[in-house]
Amino acid sequence: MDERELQAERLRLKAVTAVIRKQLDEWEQTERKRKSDMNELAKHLWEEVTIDPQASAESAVSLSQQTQVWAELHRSYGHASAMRQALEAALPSPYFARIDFREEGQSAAEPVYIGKRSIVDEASGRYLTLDWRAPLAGVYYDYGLGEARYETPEGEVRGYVDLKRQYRIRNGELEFAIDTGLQIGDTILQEMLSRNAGERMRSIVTTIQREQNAVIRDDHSPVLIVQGAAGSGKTSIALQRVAYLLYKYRKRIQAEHIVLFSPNLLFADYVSGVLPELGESNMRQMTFHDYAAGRIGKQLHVEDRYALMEKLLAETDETERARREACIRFKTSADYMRIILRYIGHLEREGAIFRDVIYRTKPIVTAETLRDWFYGRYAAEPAHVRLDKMKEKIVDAVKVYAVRQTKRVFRQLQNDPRYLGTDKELMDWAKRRVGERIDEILEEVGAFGFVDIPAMYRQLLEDEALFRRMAEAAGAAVPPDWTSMKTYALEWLSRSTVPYEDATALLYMKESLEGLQTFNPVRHVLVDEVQDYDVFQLYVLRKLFPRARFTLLGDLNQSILAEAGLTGYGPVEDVFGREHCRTFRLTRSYRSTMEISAFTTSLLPEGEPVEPVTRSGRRPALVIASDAGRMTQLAARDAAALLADGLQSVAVICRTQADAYRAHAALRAEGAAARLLTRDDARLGSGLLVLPSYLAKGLEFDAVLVWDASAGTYVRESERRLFYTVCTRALHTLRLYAVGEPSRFVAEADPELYDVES
Ligand SMILES: Nc1ncnc2c1ncn2[C@@H]1O[C@H](COP(=O)(O)OP(=O)(O)OP(=O)(O)O)[C@@H](O)[C@H]1O
Repeated sequence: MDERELQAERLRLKAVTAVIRKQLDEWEQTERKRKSDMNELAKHLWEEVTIDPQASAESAVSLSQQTQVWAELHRSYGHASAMRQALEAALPSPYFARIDFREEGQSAAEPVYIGKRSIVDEASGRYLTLDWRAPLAGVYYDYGLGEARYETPEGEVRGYVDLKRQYRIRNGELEFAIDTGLQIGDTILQEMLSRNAGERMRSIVTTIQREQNAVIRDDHSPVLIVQGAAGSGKTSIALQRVAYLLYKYRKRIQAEHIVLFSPNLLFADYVSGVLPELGESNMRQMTFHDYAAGRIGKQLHVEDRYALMEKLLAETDETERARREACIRFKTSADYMRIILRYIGHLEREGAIFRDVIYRTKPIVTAETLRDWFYGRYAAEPAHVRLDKMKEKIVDAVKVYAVRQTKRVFRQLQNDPRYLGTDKELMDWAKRRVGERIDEILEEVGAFGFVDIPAMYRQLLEDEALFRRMAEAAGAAVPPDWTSMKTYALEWLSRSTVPYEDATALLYMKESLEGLQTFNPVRHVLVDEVQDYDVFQLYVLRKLFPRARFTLLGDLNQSILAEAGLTGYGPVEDVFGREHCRTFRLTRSYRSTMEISAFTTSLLPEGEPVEPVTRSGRRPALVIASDAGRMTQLAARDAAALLADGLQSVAVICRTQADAYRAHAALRAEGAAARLLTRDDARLGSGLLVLPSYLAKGLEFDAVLVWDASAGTYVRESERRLFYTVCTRALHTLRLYAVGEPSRFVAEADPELYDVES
């Protein structure tokens, strides 16, 4: 670009900045004015109310009018404040790109400047910047120079891109501008990628790639499946997609109508900065485990995926592990899901188990009566309707009982010489005493405490003949070691604990018998790390969000617990209906340098394809230490050097949490200021972090130090994907530490792809 052109760009930036400043001033003034009007009016209202508390009808009318004025002022103040904030956010860098789009049939192209939000010059009505989510802005992401088109509500617009330019503007200064052809300029992308990993994820709107844009803007498909390599931007896409949906459907969809299922608290916090950065509110975030555990209830403790991972990784008894893995494989299968669905149907006809509704030791309504109601009086209705009607009847019975019991207690108090008081006092006392317990009972009844779902589940496990009948009716095969599997689950349940693999069955029995607690207002559900969900969990999600569209993002290469996750997307299509699903495959990976990518790709010879962007760094290093003490010293030394070098986050990733505790203690003893992360942590933070492998999923760090990548630690073939996932967390530096021989995963990798230090 020549100097004249550059100068013109600088002048334009100045002009745009001046308009923004002017608008900012005006909105600031409006905001201040509204605020002072509100204060004034509030004072006035207050005086009116306090001076004349017995307000006449007339002054009541005036009061109500003034309240309306106050509400209007408040709304206007909120608007002014939002505008002020948006302009303030735009001021340092109002736009990042420009396209000159010439509509078909027109001779001149119109320059369009694209930014995080639209800013309109009120005097001329022209767009100074156009929101990146606007239809025309999509051209910037989708096309190079030449023919282009985009969709508008009025139809397709065709034309030509005559110019495509990118800018870096910081603090209102144009640092550089470059014209790009086909791809979005590699220079700026490279620069984005070479930055340090933050404590929070950042938006990628300035460099969204064409294949990513297709996912972000697809609003035709009811179910989007995105298979994307590690670092291909799945999480980024999910968040930019939320921002896009909030923009496009702003009249109908607000942030509370969108739910993101994330793997854990740490991840939820990590992604929580992107939408505010884009000027939008955060969507709701949920984890499947929290939802299930909350619904299953406080009486039963539900094992989460992390506890399961820790248990499996730490298990040294191979037979015990194989037994557990077999349980998980079967219980998360489509066969088991079908058996449970059959059983739920069966319970509508026979076998339901109820609990007595008890006042202290006396039953108000017995389980037997409840059974009679369920299969007799209300048998014609679906189960959840029967239970609702039963609930009403129980509440009536409890209330009648409460009145009788209160009288009984009152008489006892009257006859007991230890209690002195008037009849009214004794009656109040009786009411209070009975009332407390009655309230508890009513609360339990309200939450269907009279339906014993765990007992019904246990019954299915205990009664093998019943189980086989259900399996046969469902067309499902019963594994030969079923007896051992059921014994295992029954042992857990007898300790009021639900194994991970049984939780979905229990959850769904509850949802379906008591009536699904559906999230009807939710319009979009995004599931990140979908490879970690099994078919039954996905089925439950579909049922819970009946009016939502789904975006499911995952990576089969990172299926770290293959027994309880997806190994292909067939089951997803089965659950959601193949005709509703559209699959995208993203193979380009943006996170790691080419050297790290080449190494990690070679760890999974049979894996899904990955193609790194061209960004160079040092080759990964395998550091061989003579013993554990030496390994700690080397890791501590390297971590300190990397941090001193300007890297912001250095993660020591261990195989298990137990290893992480030990590594953390050892590193601290070496003088390293390391911070330990566990699954209860809600903030990632920066500096030197120590965490277990499965917790690092979805996150990224400037440098990853793989703790104890030794032959004796990462042994099992089934942990190959886990090892891969750990290594793919690194942006710039990957170092693996082994005591003696390295793990077979490293030993089998191409030795050209890493350096060895000993
Ligand atoms: N178009 C892009 N421009 C700039 N940076 C990008 C782009 N796409 C992805 N990135 C960056 O690449 C990194 C990986 O992105 P992200 O975490 O979204 O990938 P992912 O597919 O969810 O990864 P994984 O499955 O390995 O957890 C992030 O730092 C993200 O900012």
